[in-house]
Amino acid sequence: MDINAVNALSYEDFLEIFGNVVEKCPIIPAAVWIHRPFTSLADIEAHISDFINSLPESGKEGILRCHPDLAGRELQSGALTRDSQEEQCAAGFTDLQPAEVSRLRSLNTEYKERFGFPFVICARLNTKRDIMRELLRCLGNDRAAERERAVGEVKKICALRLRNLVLTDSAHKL
Ligand SMILES: NC(=O)N[C@H]1NC(=O)NC1=O
Repeated sequence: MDINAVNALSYEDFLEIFGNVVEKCPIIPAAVWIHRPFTSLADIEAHISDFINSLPESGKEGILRCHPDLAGRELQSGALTRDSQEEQCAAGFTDLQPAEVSRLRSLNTEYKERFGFPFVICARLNTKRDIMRELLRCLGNDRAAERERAVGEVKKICALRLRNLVLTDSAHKL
């Protein structure tokens, strides 16, 4: 799909295709629709980033809360979105030892109790070992720093999902 094909999509098709570029937040692609015609993939990313930046802290934290836990119960029960399932699989979370699952779950719980939102990191850009290390390090952050770090990760996840949707059929498009 090239940028002209993206711009030619109906609103409904655009939302159907791009609705989960930010996990379970279709309001975000719905909001950036107004900025068509997009000039490039980077242009779509920039509009999404601007929209997220314009939200109050409660909105940013709301986006974080839409993300499933890494190695959480939804992974075990097969209830993740397809994007999330593939990302968690790529980071090695479908292959954990029982002791690793319980360690990660207890750290996730501690993190959520401390910050009020789940730990979010771009799983495709990290190994499970990196993620465990980062989770431990982030537990020492304050809430504002953590919110900003995690929002940065949401944008990385979004950029990779967009690329995956738009560039899959040709490395030369866009
Ligand atoms: N909690 C969390 O980071 N979840 C995610 N990260 C990612 O790359 N995909 C997710 O679902």
